[in-house]
Amino acid sequence: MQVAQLIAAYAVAEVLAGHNLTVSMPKALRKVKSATPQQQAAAQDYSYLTLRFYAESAAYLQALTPKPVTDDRVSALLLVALSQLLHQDDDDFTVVNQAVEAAGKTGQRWAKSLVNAVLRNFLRQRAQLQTTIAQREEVQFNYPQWWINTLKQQYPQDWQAILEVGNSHPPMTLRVNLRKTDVASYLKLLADAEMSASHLGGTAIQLHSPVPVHQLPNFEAGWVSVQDTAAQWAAPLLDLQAGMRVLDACSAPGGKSCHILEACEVELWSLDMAVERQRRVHENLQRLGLQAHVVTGDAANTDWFDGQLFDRILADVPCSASGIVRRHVDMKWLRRPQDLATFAHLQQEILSNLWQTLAKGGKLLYVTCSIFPQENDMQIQQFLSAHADATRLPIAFDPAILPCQHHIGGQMLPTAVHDGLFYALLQKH
Ligand SMILES: C[S@@+](CC[C@H](N)C(=O)[O-])C[C@H]1O[C@@H](n2cnc3c(N)ncnc32)[C@H](O)[C@@H]1O
Repeated sequence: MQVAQLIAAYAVAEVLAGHNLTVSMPKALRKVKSATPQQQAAAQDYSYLTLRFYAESAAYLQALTPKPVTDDRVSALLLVALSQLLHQDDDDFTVVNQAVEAAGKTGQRWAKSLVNAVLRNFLRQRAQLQTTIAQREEVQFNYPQWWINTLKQQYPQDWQAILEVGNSHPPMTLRVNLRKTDVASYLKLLADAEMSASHLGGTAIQLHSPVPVHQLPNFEAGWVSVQDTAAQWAAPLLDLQAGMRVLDACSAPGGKSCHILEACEVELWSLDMAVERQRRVHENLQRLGLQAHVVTGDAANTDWFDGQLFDRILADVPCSASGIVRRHVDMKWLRRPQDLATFAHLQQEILSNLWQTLAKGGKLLYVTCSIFPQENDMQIQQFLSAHADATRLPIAFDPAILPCQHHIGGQMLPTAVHDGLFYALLQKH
């Protein structure tokens, strides 16, 4: 699997240089065109593993290399191999030998002997190094210290559980398209295909093991979509009625837009500023047999607005993604504490701008996939203090609709069953 290690090292090096894994992974795969699908899948797994446990392997690497490794890819290859040695059951010497072979392909002549020496030293000194390295909170939890401190302060009871969930593998949850089938029939299809699954409630089915979407029965025919349970709360919380004019601002790739249309006959405007991401909105609408006005525009201004007010607005604003870090393991290393203020500023701009396009009596559902209060409750407080015509309505996560395992007000905390999303419902009067 040295090919997989090499590809993962390319991707991890890019992330550590400040780029998203969603961009870095395809770029790394293009560099090694000969990789088989199995090697590509393993490369993906190794990159996730390395970034999930980055603080720990970086601490070992630092202890084992008194001078920093000068080549970013060789350094990343060492991180990949250390993560495997720390967190996988593969034979230690096989991992080391493969990493040494991979080092030979980095183009650095010195790399093979360095990788060999560092990894063999790790195997010899592991127990001794662990006693000092594992003391550090950053290493123990594998998050930046500022992230740990923020959660400790905000969630004195739950911070450890939140961090641990963020390092676990995310569940794969499906949303059944009730326009095409029903939950019982789809569960039967899954059972016939020998895919073990549980009905969580409402339209949500959780698979016991993730599968590629093309293997899901009738996926192309639009019978199901992949959507976490927490995200499936948006449509029911919007309190939709047939004939309403609804805006989904910040809509790409269209998960919530499609759910809204599956749930109710409304006139939907699906707005996003990212043209590339809007291709996915079109694909999803087409696959599910749904129709919307897909509009390219900035939710922080009204250039795109035709003057007809909306009855409902969903504002699923850009955010730190701190509530879905197990799905985007690179985010915890890419974000900086000061990013929260930048997001908060943009979120407030979007919220205030969209408010002008909401009809009297209409409702706006503010959503983030964050667990940081600066992007959530504090935003809503600030908005309410500046808008006398806004009332905050209580959010009820009714278990008869869908499960919500753990929430504090509108803040769903991440658990084994669902992601961590924030919901606030505002009404205009
Ligand atoms: C959290 S994602 C939306 C996910 C989507 N609602 C779904 O359920 O599939 C946030 C989206 O906001 C878009 N976005 C960011 N800033 C924006 C802005 N100023 N105006 C409109 N869209 C924006 C991004 O392109 C991104 O697609």
